[in-house]
Amino acid sequence: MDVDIGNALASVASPGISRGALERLDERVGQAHERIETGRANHEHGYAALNLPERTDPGEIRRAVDPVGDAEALITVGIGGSALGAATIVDALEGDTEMVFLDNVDPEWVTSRLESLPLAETAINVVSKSGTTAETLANFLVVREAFEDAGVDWTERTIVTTGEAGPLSDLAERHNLPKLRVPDGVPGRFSALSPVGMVAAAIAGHDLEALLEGARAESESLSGSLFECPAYAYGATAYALDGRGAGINAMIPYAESLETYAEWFAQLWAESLGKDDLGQTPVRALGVTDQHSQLQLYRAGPRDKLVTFVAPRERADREIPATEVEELAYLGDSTLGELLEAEFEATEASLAAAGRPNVRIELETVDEYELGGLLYGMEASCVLAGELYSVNAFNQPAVEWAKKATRGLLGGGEFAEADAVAEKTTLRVER
Ligand SMILES: O=P(O)(O)OC[C@H]1O[C@](O)(CO)[C@@H](O)[C@@H]1O
Repeated sequence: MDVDIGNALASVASPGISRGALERLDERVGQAHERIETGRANHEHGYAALNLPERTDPGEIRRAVDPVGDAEALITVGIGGSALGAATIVDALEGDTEMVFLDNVDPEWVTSRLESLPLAETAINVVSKSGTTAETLANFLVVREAFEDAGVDWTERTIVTTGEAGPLSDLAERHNLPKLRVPDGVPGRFSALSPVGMVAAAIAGHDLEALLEGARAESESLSGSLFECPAYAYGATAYALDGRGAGINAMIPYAESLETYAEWFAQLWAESLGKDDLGQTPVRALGVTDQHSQLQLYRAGPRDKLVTFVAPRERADREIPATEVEELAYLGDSTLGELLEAEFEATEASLAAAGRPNVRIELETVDEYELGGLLYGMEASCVLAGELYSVNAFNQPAVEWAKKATRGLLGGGEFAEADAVAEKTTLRVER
């Protein structure tokens, strides 16, 4: 990926960062890079994620999915990083396998998705690093029952991706299911380039080697200076803009195929950096669509946002037919791609003209190689930002309170958190 931070400079935007401040920050980037490289060399928790291009074995993944390689559809049962990486990859790339991601426990939605599938031709990929995530286990039990009710042997169509031990690992052992490991030291939101994110891609027939090659190329660009490393340029700029008031980061890919990527980025950025009252709030958006829903706020609202554009330089295109409508005649001589590109550049310039900071991330196109580089590059950006914030980017302790409360509410044990739910302060306003 290439990064252009010009529109985040103080000469363009407020908040913005001066070239001098960037150069001073670059010293900290160099120190952070050394810490990151040490963590990678020692396969330390979290930093190990940046070694996935070398650790992930595409052959192992293809062997595991071989029994269901002809599936017409795949249900991935997982949540958070155990679903979003895989969803990002398969949504970004053209494939003819119907993909369903059960990453919520909305009963009507789960039922409608299951009823829409030919279960006898459907594979199941149940993914959980811990193996104990309530939503994933609940949905798996529902999916298994649906297969049994349909007379389909779920054990012949299920792949398990989980940590070394736990209920899912036991299930795989008990039923002799293909089992892939969530690599040690890799938090879920950093696991897209591991079996966690690549089983669905394998079943869809995508080029796993190209994904990893693109990630590898990005890893080779990691250096001790933000001026030589696109990933660090992005992570350092986002961090610096947050420190100057841009506490919100709107991620706006100008490609429908990257809409899920923005959702993946939101978890990566929020769950990694949202600690100790710090962190930049990610907003998921989509270009051109959200020019007609959010741009007003980004251009004329509070000066508390960085806008991040992601744009491929090349894309398939389609002519716009000529029209007899005079005021629209100019459209008839162009293509949808030219319209999209013009709108992207116009929106980018519109924000700059209003002094609103924005950064452009460019891909050559949206294919496996470029996608692997984008995923890896944003992970490396996030690791660097975590070093600059001086937070632990690799844990998520704040999510445990609600998990305990939920378990208590469902009779899964005695938890003070569940008691606190009952003590909610209320001021109801009713019709
Ligand atoms: O893969 P697991 O262990 O099911 O966790 C799923 C998701 O839940 C979290 O642990 C947060 O609750 C995320 O960090 C993770 O991606």
